[in-house]
Amino acid sequence: MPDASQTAAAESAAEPSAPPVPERRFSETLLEVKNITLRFGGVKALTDISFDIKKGEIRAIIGPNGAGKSSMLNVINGFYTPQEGAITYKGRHRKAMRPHEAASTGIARTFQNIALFKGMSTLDNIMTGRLLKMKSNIFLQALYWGPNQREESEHRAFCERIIDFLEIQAIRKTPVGRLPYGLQKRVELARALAMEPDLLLLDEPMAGMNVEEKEDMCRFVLDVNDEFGTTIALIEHDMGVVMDISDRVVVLDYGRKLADGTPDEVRSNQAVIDAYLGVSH
Ligand SMILES: Nc1ncnc2c1ncn2[C@@H]1O[C@H](COP(=O)(O)OP(=O)(O)OP(=O)(O)O)[C@@H](O)[C@H]1O
Repeated sequence: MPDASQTAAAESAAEPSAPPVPERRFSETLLEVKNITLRFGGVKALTDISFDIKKGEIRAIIGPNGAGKSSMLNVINGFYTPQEGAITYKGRHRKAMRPHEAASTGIARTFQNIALFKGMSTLDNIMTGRLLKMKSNIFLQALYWGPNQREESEHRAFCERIIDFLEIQAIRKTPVGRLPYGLQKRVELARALAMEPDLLLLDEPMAGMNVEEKEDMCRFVLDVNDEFGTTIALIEHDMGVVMDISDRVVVLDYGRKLADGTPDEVRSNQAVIDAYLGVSH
């Protein structure tokens, strides 16, 4: 008579194996950073970092605390100007981005520590994401008349679509300061989407969330990428999430690039394993 392990082995051999998930392929480069070095006085936050982000992909930036991940996002959206290196975005080569230029050319970002107007409603916070798209100036808008009224209605309708998409209808009038953390993160994502970005930078979108909230956020990130075709670069500490949703992963450690590749390549990279297990350099 076969023992239990033989039975289990026979059963698993008989089970049809799940079809492999086809690897998504991307060819067009949306953004490339080349030899970026960023210093704060004597502290080198980034040293000679190069990588690219392809149009349509979900790209993760990971690394231990202080590795330089947020600094990298800040270089990409122009908050920090690197001392060395260059950025090519949408085929245009530049020494550094400027925040306004980054925003007006389609780069939106969320922050590690939520940066919303806490006293304002969800809808009004999301509307602030439309400001760059508004043609009439803020004084004319105050009149809420004629063309201004029409423009405001169109922007409002766009925001309502995002509210539906992210399933936050029930809190559209709630001041965001009263919302639980997970929902505030979702409102921040909504505001970034209101900018209709081509490149969305997410700084720890799932930090501080419970399992259910994380699952929701993963689903929304994948849906945004899928339905709007938005390219996404995200920093995330939850390795399960990173490996599940990213097409490619770049790993930073002490401001240097340690590895770059598919989740499988990165997962099996010895230098990455050492960095995460704290092997001394
Ligand atoms: N504005 C700043 N002034 C001085 N030093 C800074 C500044 N911003 C970042 N640094 C330093 O640069 C290094 C990289 O920091 P950064 O916040 O980019 O890392 P991180 O990988 O995002 O870390 P964490 O996962 O903890 O958020 C750290 O040594 C940090 O102290």
